[in-house]
Amino acid sequence: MLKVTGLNAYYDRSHVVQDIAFDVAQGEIVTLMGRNGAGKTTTLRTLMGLLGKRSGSMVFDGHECLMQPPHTRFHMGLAYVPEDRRIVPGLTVRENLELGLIASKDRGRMTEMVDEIAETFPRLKERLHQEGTSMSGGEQQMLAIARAMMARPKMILLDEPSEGIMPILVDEMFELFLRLKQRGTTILLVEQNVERALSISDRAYILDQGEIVHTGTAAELLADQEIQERYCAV
Ligand SMILES: Nc1ncnc2c1ncn2[C@@H]1O[C@H](COP(=O)(O)OP(=O)(O)OP(=O)(O)O)[C@@H](O)[C@H]1O
Repeated sequence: MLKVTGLNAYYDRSHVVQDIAFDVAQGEIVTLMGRNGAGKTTTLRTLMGLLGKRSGSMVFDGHECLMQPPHTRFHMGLAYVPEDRRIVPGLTVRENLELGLIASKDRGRMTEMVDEIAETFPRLKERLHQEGTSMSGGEQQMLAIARAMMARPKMILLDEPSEGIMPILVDEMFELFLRLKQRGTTILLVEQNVERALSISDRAYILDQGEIVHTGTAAELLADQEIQERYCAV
């Protein structure tokens, strides 16, 4: 589904992502781990086309797209949920959801998709007419994920979805990721909550100072306390 090779990304002269390679197969959940500042967010932003200075190769669903703009990647089936959620103030949950489909060729199916998403996210179904930003942080995170799912992406990039969220909602969220996987959605997950992330992942990569320093199956990495302590904020 996604094959990245020789990927570099820069902020001005700062070389933040350094020649990394990784892949994610269709239907997998893969976690990108690493300490604060390791380059995880920068990698996700580069994959979505949000960083100007980049080089290397990124083949998504059979097409090279590293130099394509973000909207082309969106139409190819790639979605991104940034850490800061970006729920639009003044709009209801339903209206925020609709934004997820407005730029899509499928926007004629708006009502159908809102209904489908509401079934998948029962917590939002009860709150469709409430203002999005009036919900709790965890509920807003759910809304951000739901909005990204409106266009039925093939692959979703999730940046720290559990950050600052109460444990009960984190449980719900991780169960949701498994349901999305069962439906065939491919997930690349950045998470500080390493154990939780590995518990639902197939594989993981560890980033350190912009380089991939380790990779393995989720089970291998879960069992490797030394690696977790050395490279991750646990
Ligand atoms: N807009 C920016 N301009 C310049 N440097 C940046 C910018 N954003 C991030 N950086 C730097 O790039 C490096 C990687 O940051 P990045 O946010 O990708 O790390 P991260 O692994 O996602 O960490 P965190 O868990 O703290 O979000 C850091 O040294 C950071 O200071």
